[in-house]
Amino acid sequence: MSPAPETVVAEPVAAAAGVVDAAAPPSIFDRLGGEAAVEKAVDVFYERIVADPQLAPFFEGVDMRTQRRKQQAFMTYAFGGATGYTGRDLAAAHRRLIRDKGLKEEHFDMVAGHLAGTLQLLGIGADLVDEVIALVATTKPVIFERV
Ligand code: HEM
Repeated sequence: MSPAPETVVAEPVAAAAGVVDAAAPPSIFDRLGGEAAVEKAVDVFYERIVADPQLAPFFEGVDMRTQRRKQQAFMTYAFGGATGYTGRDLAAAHRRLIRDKGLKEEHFDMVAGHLAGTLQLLGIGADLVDEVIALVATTKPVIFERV
């Protein structure tokens, strides 16, 4: 059976219009399910973090609505769903927490664990969860200024 005509036509047309690159593999952002899926993941992720007694103190006094919005913007960018990021750089954003609140690499690992748990809970496959966590791990030396 031949494929549906729109499958044949849509991709090259969109590529020619500069909308998508038909040769580019889908981004992590797309494979997670796009904007709605990332928004849901960020919501569940922070519910878990503020419910964790070892992590909650870092978020005292932080407006979590704003924080969710910033994290969504960052992850959308990091996962290949947007070309730009206008938030604070990650080292600057966490410097005060390291200096005054004792933020350590073990807390980073706990946060990454909550992200993995969140994605599993939302039905993301193990390979994609691993890919996300490997990408997030690249922010660790940036946050702790080991680069
Ligand atoms: C896993 C990697 C992490 C990423 C990708 C990340 C990302 C971000 C982003 C994008 C911001 C907002 C920056 C801005 O203001 O524009 C932020 C702020 C913040 N992060 Fe992280 N973060 C990570 C790890 C952590 C960890 C381990 C903690 C603490 C346990 C933490 C606690 C916070 C807090 C409290 C703020 C708000 C700081 C403030 O408003 O002064 N983050 N983070």
